[in-house]
Amino acid sequence: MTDPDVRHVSQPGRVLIFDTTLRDGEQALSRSLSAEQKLHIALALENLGVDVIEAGFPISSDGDFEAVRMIAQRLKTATPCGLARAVAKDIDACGEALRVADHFRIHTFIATSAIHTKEKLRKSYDEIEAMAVAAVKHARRYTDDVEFSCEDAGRTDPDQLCRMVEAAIRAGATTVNIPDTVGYTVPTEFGGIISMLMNRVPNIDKAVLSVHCHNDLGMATANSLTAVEMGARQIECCVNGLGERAGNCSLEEVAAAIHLRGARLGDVHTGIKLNQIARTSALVAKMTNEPVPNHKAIVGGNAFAHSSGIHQDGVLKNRSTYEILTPEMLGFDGNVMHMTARSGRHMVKSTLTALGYPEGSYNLDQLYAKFLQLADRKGQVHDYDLEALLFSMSLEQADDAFTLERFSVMTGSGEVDPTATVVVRCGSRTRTEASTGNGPVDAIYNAVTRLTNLKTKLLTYVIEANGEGMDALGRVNVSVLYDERKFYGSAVSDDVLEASTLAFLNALNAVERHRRVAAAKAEKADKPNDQKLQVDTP
Ligand SMILES: CC(=O)SCCNC(=O)CCNC(=O)[C@H](O)C(C)(C)COP(=O)(O)OP(=O)(O)OC[C@H]1O[C@@H](n2cnc3c(N)ncnc32)[C@H](O)[C@@H]1OP(=O)(O)O
Ligand SMILES: CC(C)C(=O)C(=O)O
Repeated sequence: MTDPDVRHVSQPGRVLIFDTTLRDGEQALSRSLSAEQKLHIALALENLGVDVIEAGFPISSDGDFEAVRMIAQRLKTATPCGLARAVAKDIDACGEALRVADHFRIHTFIATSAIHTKEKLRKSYDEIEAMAVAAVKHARRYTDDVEFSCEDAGRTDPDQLCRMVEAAIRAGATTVNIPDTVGYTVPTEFGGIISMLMNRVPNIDKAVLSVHCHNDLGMATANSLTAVEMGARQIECCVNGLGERAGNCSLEEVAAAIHLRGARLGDVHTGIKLNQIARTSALVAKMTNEPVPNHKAIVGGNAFAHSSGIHQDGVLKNRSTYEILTPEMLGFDGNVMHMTARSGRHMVKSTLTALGYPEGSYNLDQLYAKFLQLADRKGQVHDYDLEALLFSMSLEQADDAFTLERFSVMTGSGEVDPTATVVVRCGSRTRTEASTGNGPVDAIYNAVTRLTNLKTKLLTYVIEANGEGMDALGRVNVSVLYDERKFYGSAVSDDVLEASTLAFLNALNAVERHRRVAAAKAEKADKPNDQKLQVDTP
């Protein structure tokens, strides 16, 4: 094992990433993870380049003990770690679970703030200090890699904090962690605590100084980075910012910030492989059943999306105008451009160029006027909608290709095969089809596919509640693949099966419009003398 003195001194710019998704992140979930799920995530974290993986709290249950043991057994490059109160039996459980690894860390902690010591632990400060020292010494019997945390350090009296940190290091702690447990501090204040410890604790050079910030005031990342500027060399964080209450400092945010602004933060770097961030974030979101908020920095669906005309124009001319990092660097496919009524001519023109319609082959001003009308009506315009406009199509007409008249579904548990009957108006005719499926939605979609005769591949089906309780509306968004292109549909209804049917029909109407455009295109190819594509004048 690397001597902590050497680790601290010989790599002054290296910030260790201590991931606590499986401990602090997991303890905040509404349902805990299985040992297998934890192992899956731990292996992804190791692949991401995390230095220390806090795998769980072994004393808390047999299941968590087993999860920590399994993870300790499988990790090769990352250091496995377990959490323990400053109590011998917790530390013994940690040692027992982790001893299968060649090298492991025991993380023990006790609260040091007045509110926690008096009201929660109900002990004097001297008693707390004695427990901390005993715990660190006990943990050192199992491993020479011991971390000690002063819980609620952010609200701890500075003199007492210095005293505790000095005592823990003297007792053998090789990492001392300063948590802002309730996300109370602001960056200058938290940075001040770190610089005070660096200046006042005489043996501080014998340990790695770590931080663990919560996001109650939305400052976890800012506080952690300020701490690094002041000399902290380990950040504790969680993927997607999971963690108690408003979460912990988010791993992807600090990793990206240090990658981009490491020079500004004191020439620092981490060992995180940035291009693994997208897949790790998606895996954690799936396993924890905690979807990533759309506007979440770095990994949110909108983090690399541009919707307004001025931004889109800038990005089309040079991405760096509005992108400080590229989504590709983080392992995402690329940026996203949403076409809305806030988009401008440059966006419309560029979409058409990508679709194979060179500038000059259509009247941009006329098309743009039509585009705005459509965008005001629909909210979002897709590339296939734009193509339909170009071919002078009336979108109302195209939207009406298939209209739901009614449907019924028979479903149940056990031997019952879900069966749906769907009636759809197609122009002047009404068609009826029945089909079975793996579930009621599958049965409906099979029937709809038969009666529209459009064979698509369902790519995504997302259902969510709009509102609360029994009055909630079901919103369904689907995307389908047809002719190697993606088409989108969405619908809202107080009946989730109706919303599902309408969303699918909405996507199929877009497919049908695309088919008509393709036919118009073919006709156009037969008449090469027509130079410009016509757009209906408004
Ligand atoms: C800031 C953080 O995130 S800390 C980590 C929080 N994570 C968790 O709590 C998840 C795992 N926890 C558990 O499984 C359980 O709470 C256990 C096994 C640790 C303890 O369970 P129980 O013995 O039933 O106690 P319970 O959780 O109700 O109360 C906590 C006890 O630990 C004491 N305690 C809390 N922190 C510490 C500490 N760092 N060192 C020593 N004792 C502590 C409390 O004062 C309380 O003691 P008391 O029973 O004498 O009043
Ligand atoms: C145990 C410590 C590090 C903790 O989770 C906190 O203080 O938030």
